[in-house]
Parts: sequence; C-alpha cells; structure tokens
Amino acid sequence: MEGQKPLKVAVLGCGVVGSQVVRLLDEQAGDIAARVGAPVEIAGVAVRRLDAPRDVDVPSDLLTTDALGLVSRDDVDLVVEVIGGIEPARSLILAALENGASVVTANKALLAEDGPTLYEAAEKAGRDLYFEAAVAGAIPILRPLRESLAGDKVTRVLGIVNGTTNYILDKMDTQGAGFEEALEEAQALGYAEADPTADVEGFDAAAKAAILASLAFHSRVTAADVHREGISDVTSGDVRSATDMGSVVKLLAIAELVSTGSTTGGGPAEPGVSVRVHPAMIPRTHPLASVREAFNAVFVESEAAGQLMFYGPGAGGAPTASAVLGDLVTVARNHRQGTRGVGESAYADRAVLPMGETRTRYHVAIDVDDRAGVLAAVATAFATHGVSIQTVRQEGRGDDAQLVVVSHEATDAQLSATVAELRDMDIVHDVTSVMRVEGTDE
Ligand SMILES: NC(=O)c1ccc[n+]([C@@H]2O[C@H](COP(=O)([O-])OP(=O)(O)OC[C@H]3O[C@@H](n4cnc5c(N)ncnc54)[C@H](O)[C@@H]3O)[C@@H](O)[C@H]2O)c1
Ligand SMILES: N[C@@H](CCO)C(=O)O
Ligand code: NA
Repeated sequence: MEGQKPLKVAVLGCGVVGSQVVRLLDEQAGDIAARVGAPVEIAGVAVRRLDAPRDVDVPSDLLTTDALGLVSRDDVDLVVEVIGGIEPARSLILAALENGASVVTANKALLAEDGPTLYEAAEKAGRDLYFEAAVAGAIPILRPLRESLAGDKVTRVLGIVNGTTNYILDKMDTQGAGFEEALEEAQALGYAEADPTADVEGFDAAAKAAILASLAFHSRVTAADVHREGISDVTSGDVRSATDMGSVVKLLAIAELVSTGSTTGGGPAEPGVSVRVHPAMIPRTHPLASVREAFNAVFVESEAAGQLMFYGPGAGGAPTASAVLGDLVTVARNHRQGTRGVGESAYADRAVLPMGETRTRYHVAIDVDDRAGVLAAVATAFATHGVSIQTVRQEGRGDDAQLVVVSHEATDAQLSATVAELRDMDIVHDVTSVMRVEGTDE
C-alpha cells in the first residue's frame, strides 16, 4: 500500500452522523487504508456554518460552506452525503456522480422519494451509490437483500425501523411515560430526525419501507406508495389494551408479496406488493416484541432461507457512521479497481396493492351498554361487513361494559367499515381502541 495514491473523500454535513464519520475516518485511518488498499483522506467537510459547535475537531482548512464547489473538485474520488433532506442533497449527489465520484449516503428520504434519478445517474457515471445507513442504521440489511439473498425469493419483510418511535412506545409500555417526555429523551440521544414529525408520523419508517420493498422485491416502490400511519394517536389506553391481551404496541414497517387478483394474458396473476407503516399490536412472545428502546430489527421471510432476523442499533451517530464507513470501504475499493458493486435491480414491475385491499386483523375495544342483545348487535356489525370474529372479551363496569374484539383476517376496507358502523350505533358509547394485529400465526 506504501506509495499508493490516496483516495480523497468529501464529507457533506457534519451533524450527528457526519461528525462520527469524520472521527472514525481519522481514528481508523490505518485499518481503512489496509482494507481499501490505499489511504482514504478527507478532501473537505462541507458545513452550513464554519463556526458552529461540533462533536469533532475538524482542521479549519478542511471546512467549507461551498458543498457544490467541494464535490466538483477534480481530486475528489468519494462523496459521503450526510446532510439529509431532498435539496440540496440531491443536486450535490448528482453533481458528485457526474464528476466521477462514488457516493455513500444515509439519506432515506431522498432515496425513497427519488431513488431512480440517483440510480440512473450512478449507472450513467459507472459509479457506486451505496446507502446501508439509510435503513436501520448500523444493521446490515440492505447488503443482505441486494447480495446475500439475490438467489432466493423474499416474500415478506417485517420490521421495526424507527428508533425514535420504538423508544417512545417502549417508555410508554414499560414506564407509563408520557409521549412528550419520551420524545425529548430520544432527541437528546441523537435518534430523532431534525424535525421529529418525520419519526412520529411515520414518514421516516415509510421511506425505509419503500427502500426495503424495492430491494426485496426488485421493483420500484416510492414513499408515495406506502400506506403510512404514525404513533401520535396511540394512547396509553391502547398500550394497556395491548398489555391485557399479552401484546405490545410497535410501529411496524411491512412489505409483502401479495396476490393482486389481476391476470396478464390469461396467465397466473403476478404478485403485487403491499407496503405499509402503522402501529400494531404484536404478541409479547413474538421476537420483535423484545426489541427495546431505540433498537431496530428486521424480519425477512424468504422461500428457501426461511425466517431471518437482523437486529441492532438503528440510529445514533456512531452506529450510523459504522454503516457509512462500511459502504465507504467497499466503494473506495471498487473505485480504486475501476469496478462497480451492485446497482439498481428493478426488473420486476410489481403493482402496489391499495391499503383497502390489504388483509389484516384488528383489535377493537368498544364501550357499550351492559344489557341483553348488545353483544349480538356488535357481532352483527362485524358480520355485515364480512369480518369474522376470532375472540371477544367482556368486562362489566357498572352500567357499562367493555367489549374487546379481535377479528380474523379481512380486508382493511371491511374492517374500517365495521368500525365506522360501530361508531354510529346507539348502544356503543365509544370505540376506545382500534389497532391492527400482526405477528400471529393466522
Ligand atoms: N441520526 C441518525 O440516527 C441517523 C440514522 C440513519 C440515517 N440518518 C440520516 O443521516 C443524515 C444526516 O442525519 P443527522 O442525524 O446527522 O442530521 P443532522 O441534522 O445532525 O446533520 C446534518 C448536518 O448537515 C448540515 N447542513 C445542512 N445543509 C447543509 C449544506 N447545504 N451544506 C453543508 N452542510 C449542511 C447541518 O448544518 C447539519 O449539521 C440524514 O439523511 C438522516 O436521515 C441519521
Ligand atoms: N430518526 C431515525 C434515525 C435513523 O434513521 C430513527 O429514529 O430511527
Ligand atoms: Na443499515
């Protein structure tokens, strides 16, 4: 390696993740050089403000506020984008690729919104675009999907892919903590996005679900294709209801191959995909139920391999930087050898199933009059919409009773119509908790 020409890397953004990338590039320089086959040196670090406080000391001659100027430099071989958001991140990545650099990014929002533009630019430039950090932080999940499982058929991906919301739900479950207090803790720990609405309302998880679905099913899935519900409507009542039935509430990202019912040319229907993010009750015995605090986990089901689980830190500066540097070593090695790694694989053009047609189960808690005929009337509302009931639990409370119904699988549209009808019934005082049930054997 002695005498090898160093590879120059531009780091765009020096926040929670960027500062750890800079720190590790320095601290691990010897090992990284040995693994790449040439030293990897920082060409510059683009920041918004030169005098902002930072978690890492950056020599002042490396700092610049001109990110575009930095990625356009002739001596830049590699670009790490950890600014986040759509613009200027997209323009900077496109400029970097056009300039012949290979790119590593952690930007799930951009990949989920406009991934194909970036993939096409990488293809045209003959350069790598890697983004392991974009989904589930440090957990290796994209490379297993893109490479290790490339010979198998993935049928389902079920994951906890947002650390902030898992942290909040976990604190609500184990400590009875309030929502705001738990969110503030997650922000202080560096898990939350700059605007935590992206976490709380499920946008961050939906972006990750789109990326996972694209890679798992070799089809283009964008954020707009993902049905999204966040956790801001999850109440302590929902959390208690889950506890009462031996379950726990988690924000899940689910991507699955499903039958669309439509046939092409009279042949069998090509499976479509259903991609959704919503809170759900899962049994406490399910492996995902034990994913605590800000940890993430992704379950993958495939035809030949069976069930795989990937678990670890999904957020935070250093864990995310670990994934960024893993990609950086790979793309640096490829860059040096004039080769490329795996590009986009989207040959299967799959339809996205509307949420109304997606089959789910529901948990519905209903406050009702405690008198004859009420249970039958509630059961009739379910039956009218073709929803079969699996269990009913009743608790008396003076003049009132609470019914907790868990349905068998039905379409989401049937279940929503049932809940709407229940809300209109005179004997129903209130529908206090409505939540999908996942991770059971049905
Ligand atoms: N924090 C995490 O746990 C985590 C995990 C996985 C992925 N990510 C992703 O990593 C990326 C960065 O996240 P973060 O948590 O480090 O965010 P951050 O807000 O801490 O850092 C972003 C930095 O970019 C800087 N910046 C903004 N515009 C700039 C510009 N034009 N030029 C140069 N710098 C600019 C900001 O000043 C800020 O310091 C995002 O895409 C995020 O989604 C974060
Ligand atoms: N805000 C994200 C960071 C990781 O992408 C989370 O909480 O999981
Ligand atoms: Na990852």
